[in-house]
Amino acid sequence: MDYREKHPEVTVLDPPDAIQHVHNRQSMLKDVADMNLSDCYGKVGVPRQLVIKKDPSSIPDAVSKAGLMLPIVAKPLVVDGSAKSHELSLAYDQFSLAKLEPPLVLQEFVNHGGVLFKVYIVGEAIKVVRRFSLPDVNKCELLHNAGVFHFPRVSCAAASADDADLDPGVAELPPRPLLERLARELRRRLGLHLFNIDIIREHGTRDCFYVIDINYFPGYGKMPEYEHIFTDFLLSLVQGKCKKRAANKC
Ligand SMILES: Nc1ncnc2c1ncn2[C@@H]1O[C@H](COP(=O)(O)OP(=O)(O)OP(=O)(O)O)[C@@H](O)[C@H]1O
Ligand SMILES: [Mg+2]
Repeated sequence: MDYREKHPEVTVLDPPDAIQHVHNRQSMLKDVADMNLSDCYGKVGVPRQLVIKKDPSSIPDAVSKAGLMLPIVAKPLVVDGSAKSHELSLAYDQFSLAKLEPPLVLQEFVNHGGVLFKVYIVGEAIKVVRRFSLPDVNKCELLHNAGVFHFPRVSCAAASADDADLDPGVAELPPRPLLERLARELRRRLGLHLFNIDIIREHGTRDCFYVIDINYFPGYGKMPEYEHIFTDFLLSLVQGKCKKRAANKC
C-alpha cells in the first residue's frame, strides 16, 4: 500500500493481500462457494469441507458431526510453496483421521473419472487443459480399505490427458460459457488477474462441477499459446494506462 502511494507510476498487477487470500485453502474456495454459480450450462460448487486447526484426536468426531462422507482428502491449510504444503492424504476410515497433522482442510473426495481440468486465466484470456488426476474410489474399495494414504505433490506427477483415449463423458471440457462466467466472477471477487483453477466433473454427471484448488501465478509453461496471451495482456495494460493519462490531460 505504502509502495503504491509512493510510486503511482508503477502498475501493480495483483496486490499482495489478494494473493495471500489464495494461499489459504479455506479462504481460497470461499468465493466459489459464495458465488453459488448455477445456470443452464451447469453448476459449480466446492466439495464439502471442514477446517481443523489443532487437536487431531477431535477429527473423527468433528467429521461425523459435520456429516462429511468418506473417503476424505486432507490438505495442509496453508500453501506456502514448500513441498510439504502440497502433500495430500486420503483417509479411508474415520478412526485413521486422528493420525492426521493439523492445521488442515478436510474435503470429501469427489469421484471424477481420474481427469481434472486446469483452467488458466491471464486477464480476460482463458485456456483449459486436461490432466490425469487421482482415480475414483469405489464403494467396494472403501469397505475393504482402512488407513491413511499419503501422496507427494500429485500435480507434478500428473501427465497431460489431452491426447489420451478417454471416456467422452469424462473427457468433455466444461462448457465454455460456464468457465467464462466463473473466471470473470472470480477475477472480480479475488481481485486477481493471473491464476488458475483446478476443476473436476462429478463422475456420472454431465454438468456438476467442483473447484478443488486455485493457484496464484501457476506454471504458465503448460498453458498453450501463453507467449501470445501474455504479450497481449501486458500490451493491453500499457494501452489502458496511456488512455487514462490522455483522459486526465483533457
Ligand atoms: N476433493 C477432491 N476430490 C477428488 N480429488 C481431489 C480432491 N481434492 C484434491 N484432489 C486430487 O488431488 C490433487 C491435488 O489436489 P490440490 O490441487 O487441491 O492440491 P495442491 O497441492 O494444491 O495441488 P497443486 O500441485 O495443483 O498446487 C488434485 O489434482 C486431484 O487429483
Ligand atoms: Mg491443484
